[in-house]
Amino acid sequence: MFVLVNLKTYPCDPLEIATAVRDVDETTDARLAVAPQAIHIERVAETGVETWAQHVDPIEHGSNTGHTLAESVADAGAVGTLVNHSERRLKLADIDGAVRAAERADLETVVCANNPEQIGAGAALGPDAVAVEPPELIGTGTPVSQADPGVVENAVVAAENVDDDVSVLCGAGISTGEDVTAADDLGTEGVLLASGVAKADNPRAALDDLVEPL
Ligand SMILES: O=C(CO)COP(=O)(O)O
Repeated sequence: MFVLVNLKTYPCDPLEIATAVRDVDETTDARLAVAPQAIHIERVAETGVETWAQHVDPIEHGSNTGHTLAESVADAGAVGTLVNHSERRLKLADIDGAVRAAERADLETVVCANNPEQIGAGAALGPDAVAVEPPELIGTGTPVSQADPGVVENAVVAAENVDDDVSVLCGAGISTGEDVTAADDLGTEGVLLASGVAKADNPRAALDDLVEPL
């Protein structure tokens, strides 16, 4: 299972969490990675943890102001990027452009979507993975795998129907090893989570718990 920890703009210490993710990764067969804010990517990547961006823009080098360029994110040490997170939504053409920009920079891609219908559309753009995250469950601590298992199962089917090379992750409310196991049982290849680690009093203990059954 892939466990991707999105730090959003939570007031956490990105280096403390990066170090914990790196250390826990060494204790498990699961693959762990962290997605800090763009400004923290370089320092986080220097810890040796697998580092992702939270977003890249559908642009190239040139006359763009205030954008995040895929090549710069890769130069800073990221190996992948989220695209179209529910808190950073893009138009369809821009999701396509961001996936193409990430490919150009050799970044792995996870296209996020709210529901199975959008998962099918996201998978059609040829990312490495898609992630289904019902927005109403994000940050609630109620795991999507428990509150709405059907949405996860339908997302797996929707992606398979379009392109079975595209992996499916799920997210929203995931915070325990039990939630990760439930996501695995529903046919996903990983989880995308944030508050369960970024807001934890002890992020290392939260990460240990997440991978404990894997
Ligand atoms: O948006 C998410 C991960 O990208 C999910 O957030 P929570 O894990 O805080 O529900």
